[in-house]
Amino acid sequence: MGGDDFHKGVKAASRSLDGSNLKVLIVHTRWNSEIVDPLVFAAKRELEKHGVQPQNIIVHDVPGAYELPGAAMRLIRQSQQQSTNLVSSVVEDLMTTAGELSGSVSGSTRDANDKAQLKAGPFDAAICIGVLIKGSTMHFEYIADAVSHGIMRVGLDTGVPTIFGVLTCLNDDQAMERAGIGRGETKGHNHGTDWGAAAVEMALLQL
Ligand SMILES: Nc1c(NC[C@H](O)[C@H](O)[C@H](O)CO)[nH]c(=O)[nH]c1=O
Ligand SMILES: CC(=O)[C@@H](O)COP(=O)(O)O
Repeated sequence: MGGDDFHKGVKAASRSLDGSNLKVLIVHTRWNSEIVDPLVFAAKRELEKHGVQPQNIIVHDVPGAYELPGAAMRLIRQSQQQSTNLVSSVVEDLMTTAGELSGSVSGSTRDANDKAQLKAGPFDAAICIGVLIKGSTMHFEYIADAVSHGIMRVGLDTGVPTIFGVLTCLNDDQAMERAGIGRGETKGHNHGTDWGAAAVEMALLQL
């Protein structure tokens, strides 16, 4: 593949991907939004195609690609901490209920059970979406390098699969074709679909 040929998308996973129990974070930029927005739309559509419930797709936006790793890390960590806090409060309620039940029947059992069913739970996967387009200085190279390493770190440090959904393009046409809105005869391939499928596949990866 050379020149302005563009990648037509990744081969589908060999196994079925049931995302019905997943909770997925999407963090996207407002920079180049006319290209980012179709990418976000396609990623969400692909997540839902694989069964992820719309209410379990949480979307946040940030100014630019450089903010993506920090925002993803912060939101993932918050979800993990909230989950820990909620579980401990449910356990505390259940312990209290057990104590009350040893002497008398209490309504807090139902409340505790309800809370258990309402456990928020951490994100199962995250997708960072942005578009970097080369300008006339080295700014592009520095951001692209920092962002790619930063997003890799989010996944490795949190244990939550974090999909690299940042287009790093030399011009507008390259970016538009990779968002499926190319100006030529063919509109290109929207990479957002690849990222949505990758998020479900990696969230379900287990022995
Ligand atoms: N030139 C692009 C940027 N630049 C902005 C940075 O990402 C960042 O928001 C700023 O340096 C403040 O920290 N961002 C993009 O997403 N795409 C670009 O093409
Ligand atoms: C990716 C960028 O930051 C780039 O668009 C900035 O353009 P320039 O290098 O001309 O300042």
